[in-house]
Amino acid sequence: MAFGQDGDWAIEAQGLVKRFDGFTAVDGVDIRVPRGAIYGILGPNGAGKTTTLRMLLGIIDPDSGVRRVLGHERPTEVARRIGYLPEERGLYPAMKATEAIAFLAALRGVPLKTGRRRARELLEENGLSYAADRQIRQLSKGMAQQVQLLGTLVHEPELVVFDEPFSGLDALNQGKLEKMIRTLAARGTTVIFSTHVIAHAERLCDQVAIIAGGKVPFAGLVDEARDRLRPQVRLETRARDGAWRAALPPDARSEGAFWHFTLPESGVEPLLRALIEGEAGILSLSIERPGLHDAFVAIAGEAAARALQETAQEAEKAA
Ligand SMILES: Nc1ncnc2c1ncn2[C@@H]1O[C@H](COP(=O)(O)OP(=O)(O)OP(=O)(O)O)[C@@H](O)[C@H]1O
Repeated sequence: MAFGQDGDWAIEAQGLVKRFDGFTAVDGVDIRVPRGAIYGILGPNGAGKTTTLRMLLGIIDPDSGVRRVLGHERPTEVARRIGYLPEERGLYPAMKATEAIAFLAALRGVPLKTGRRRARELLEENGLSYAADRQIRQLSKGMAQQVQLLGTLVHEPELVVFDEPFSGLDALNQGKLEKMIRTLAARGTTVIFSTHVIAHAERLCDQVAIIAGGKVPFAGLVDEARDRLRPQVRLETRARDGAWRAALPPDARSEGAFWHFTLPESGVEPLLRALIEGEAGILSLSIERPGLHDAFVAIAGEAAARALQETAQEAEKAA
């Protein structure tokens, strides 16, 4: 399909490149985000996530490539229909939470009175009423971040862009945010967020773009990424040896009474038949579909997977 020919994309980007002083931070990124989807940009520190999001929002322009956001080639024209949580958090410390949200609404064209009313509603809906009249400086970091997050939703945007929304939140509030993202998508809002945590992308996203070193080696359905790897079999047998051993593929490795191997292309039924007929004495057998982590390793490589893990460890230490 040619660029810009389908109206059903909230975001379409092709060949985005961004260089800083000769260093290529984003190196030809293609992304298509369907309307109403939850879309994750998954990659380690320095992979190019923030730079990509900033280009999509029109905060910076790409050196080359094109993007179309909510049908517009100049994303700033549709800024009022977009909510954005930047990586750098921050609200005016002296402002009360309600005012801070109403202020963000005003920046998106919502009258202050309406913004204040919506701010109170949002705070109440999210169990934060008690923060309404407190100054931002009186709130914890995590709480202030939640207030800022509500500020990105107050003008009821069609598209929300969250840069690392989970970092800085404790487990409880991460869970609340996951729920909020699902609710937004269920109402038809498109959500795109960056993360270095595979579990968040795996649990939440319909589609992901895997990004490493400024390139996107995979963009598409989470299931499609996982289906790139074959299921793994874990087999426990009573018999130590016998005719059944011929049913195991060459990559099978043993560990005590267990065998681990990749499910052969022919599928599970011929395998089971051969094991039974060959008198393996099956004690247990499980077939596991690879997760997004294994898919990430296969797609982006061991080095990128290690970088992702290091990013997560650094973030944990900083929290
Ligand atoms: N304004 C800038 N000037 C120079 N280099 C930049 C600038 N912005 C980003 N970079 C560099 O581009 C690369 C990609 O950065 P980017 O912030 O997009 O990565 P990221 O995946 O969002 O990671 P992080 O979570 O660390 O921000 C990094 O090497 C970064 O140092």
